[in-house]
Amino acid sequence: MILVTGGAGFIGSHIVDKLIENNYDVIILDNLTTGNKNNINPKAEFINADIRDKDLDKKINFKDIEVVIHQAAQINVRSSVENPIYDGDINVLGTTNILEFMRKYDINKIIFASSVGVYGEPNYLPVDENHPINPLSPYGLSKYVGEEYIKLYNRLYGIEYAILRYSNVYGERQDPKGEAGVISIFIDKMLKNENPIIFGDGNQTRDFVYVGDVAKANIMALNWKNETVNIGTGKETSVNKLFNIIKNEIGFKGNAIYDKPREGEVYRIYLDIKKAESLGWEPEVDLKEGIKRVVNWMKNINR
Ligand SMILES: O=c1ccn([C@@H]2O[C@H](COP(=O)(O)OP(=O)(O)O[C@H]3O[C@H](CO)[C@H](O)[C@H](O)[C@H]3O)[C@@H](O)[C@H]2O)c(=O)[nH]1
Repeated sequence: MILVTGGAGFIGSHIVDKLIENNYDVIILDNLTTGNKNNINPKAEFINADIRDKDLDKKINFKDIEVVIHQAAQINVRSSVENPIYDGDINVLGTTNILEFMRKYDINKIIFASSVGVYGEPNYLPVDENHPINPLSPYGLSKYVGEEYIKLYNRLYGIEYAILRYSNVYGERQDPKGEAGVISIFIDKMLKNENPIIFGDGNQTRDFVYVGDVAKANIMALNWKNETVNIGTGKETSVNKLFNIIKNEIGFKGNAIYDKPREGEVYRIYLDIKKAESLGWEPEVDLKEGIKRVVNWMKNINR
């Protein structure tokens, strides 16, 4: 039995679907603050509770669980700056709470959703796993502290881990309002025939990885032992280029509106994914194909 925290969320729900496809038994733990009931795979058991809940073992039968895939988190970078205590409460103490139940009930493996946000402004590109850790937000720091708690529990209690540092994940079910993913925001705007806003000159770059590929990495990580691994594409895409790809896919006739650059964000970043490749994982869905899928999905849900 696998416990997926955040299994009703954007990334977590795709992981649950893939686990079920591969015949695993799944329990979802989600408090539906940002997760969505509609994302819940009906073949999974669903527990509506918070990862900070000290009585979780009254709600979940931890004795049945072999692996925890920990995706539940406060995921908004900008709100972590506004409210670092809330961010730390969920991302640090929530993670520690889950680890405590793992210790208590002898659960031997955790797969953890970490983030490109731990690195901060790159010293070199592409960023590999040995790059210095210099987060620029409480979110980046809380993800890193989560990683370190997991490594501590490995040293103290032998709990095995796979830490996956995701780059910018996009795909179906990413909420254009809630989760601040530029791809879903641009698609949503263009489908409404509104002009997307580009912050700064649009030459800033990111590494956009498709959610299905991220889900696949989590399934493969069931066999990775004590590894910290970048999950991205190793490709750098500017916001301007992204705008044009989406514009062509939708046939949008308007232009972008250029606004002030967003403060406190990195300019260029993309990940070195050699380590993931050496472990047998590689991204399969390229940006154009992934965008096509999100456009189709958004056309069907909203309008
Ligand atoms: O309307 C928008 C939204 C974003 N951007 C730009 O697009 C780039 C990407 O922005 P996102 O908000 O999509 O993502 P971030 O790079 O800020 O990344 C953060 O948000 C991501 C959400 O997909 C992940 O959580 C990731 O871990 C976290 O660092 C940035 O340069 C941003 O300025 C725009 O130009 N216009």
